[in-house]
Amino acid sequence: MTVVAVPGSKSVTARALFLAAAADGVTTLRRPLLSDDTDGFAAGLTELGYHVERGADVWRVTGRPAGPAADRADVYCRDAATAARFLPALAAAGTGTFRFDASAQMRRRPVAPLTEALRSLGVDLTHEDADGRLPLTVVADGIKGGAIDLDASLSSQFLTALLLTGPLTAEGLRIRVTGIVSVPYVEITLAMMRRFGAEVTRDGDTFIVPPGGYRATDYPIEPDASTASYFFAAAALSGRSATVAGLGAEALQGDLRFVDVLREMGAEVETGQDATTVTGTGRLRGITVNMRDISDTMPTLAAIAPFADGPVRIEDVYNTRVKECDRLEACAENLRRQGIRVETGPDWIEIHPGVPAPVRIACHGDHRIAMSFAVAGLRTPGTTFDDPGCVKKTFPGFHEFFAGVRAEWGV
Ligand SMILES: O=C(O)C1=C[C@@H](OP(=O)(O)O)[C@@H](O)[C@H](O)C1
Ligand SMILES: C=C(OP(=O)(O)O)C(=O)O
Repeated sequence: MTVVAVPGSKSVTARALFLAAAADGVTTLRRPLLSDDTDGFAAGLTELGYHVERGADVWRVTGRPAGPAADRADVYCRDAATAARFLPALAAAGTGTFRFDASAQMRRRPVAPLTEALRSLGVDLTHEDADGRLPLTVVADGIKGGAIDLDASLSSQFLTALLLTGPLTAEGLRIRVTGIVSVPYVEITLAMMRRFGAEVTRDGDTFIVPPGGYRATDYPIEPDASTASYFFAAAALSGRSATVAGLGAEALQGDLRFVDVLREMGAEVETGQDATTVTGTGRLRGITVNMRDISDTMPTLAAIAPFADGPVRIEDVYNTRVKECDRLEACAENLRRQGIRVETGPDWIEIHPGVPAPVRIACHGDHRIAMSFAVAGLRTPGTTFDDPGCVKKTFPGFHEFFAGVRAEWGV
């Protein structure tokens, strides 16, 4: 049994940084993720005038319930949608002029449902781009609050941004949501808001967020469940065993449900109170699976799918087309170049069994494409990558770390 020390959760770290910045008092974050996304998020807060003290394993954030200390800032959100979507909402609840820009890919990704919701709350927000994307500028003067409608069919992050901001408004928010994707991420948001002293209630499809701000706390960050999927998949693929400590029955992240997919395919899964173990059995069955709730793990499954004994069909993952790249097409393209038969539709992909040929994987700058095909590379020696360094978004050092796990397994 190999215990894999997976780095901290990107989603939990980003939310914890937001909540700590907005809280009254000094928050201690334990074992935050050190990666480009979370570094960018913390740097964005610093740019806005928050005090973020970063040690190796512990970060301390001095909260500012009234909002950013800076009255003017230019924040570069890099490739991180968490920063690009959460930080403008945080800034809007303060006072000042704040501009947000991001990488070329993040500039292409949607933000309009969120920015339209902020505008309907009276926030002065302008896009430099005609299509309602980044860059954007917020001329902030607090948010009174009120009722809004939100289409969250392209990203749950629009809802998370508004939920997190709700307690910072004068009168609170009532958010009526349609078409939501990635629901477990909203559950993470609600659970973490509770830990910082804010209780959201629900009335059908409406989220009711009371005013009243947040309280600082001491917050341990759990390992990243999407990252864990690579080690679980690798164990299933190679007949080895991977235990991820710190991700058990109490875990916040929905992506841990990826182990249910592996179990259905034939792997053995053991979920303890504070750890999860996947053991490969030498068998991988083909399946049809809806991954709407856990779509960051779609590339993990797609990359190992050719090794199943029947077709693997992944459904309801339209929004993977608007991530770090069009993930449905990027997976299909790489699998086809490996000689695998693949079909795609608007929101699905079907992968047939086969023996992938070693090719140079086109990463499209997407960490998940790189890490997923690295896992599949266990069974396809000679696999290389056009941009191995793109893993830095959530796991700098992934390739070396994975090589260490392989060495321990002897595969
Ligand atoms: O809120 C979050 O932390 C995230 C939500 C998900 O995005 P969508 O809601 O856009 O699917 C997920 O893909 C992303 O990696 C992180
Ligand atoms: C989609 C992802 O990130 P982002 O937070 O930029 O949406 C991801 O990490 O797979």
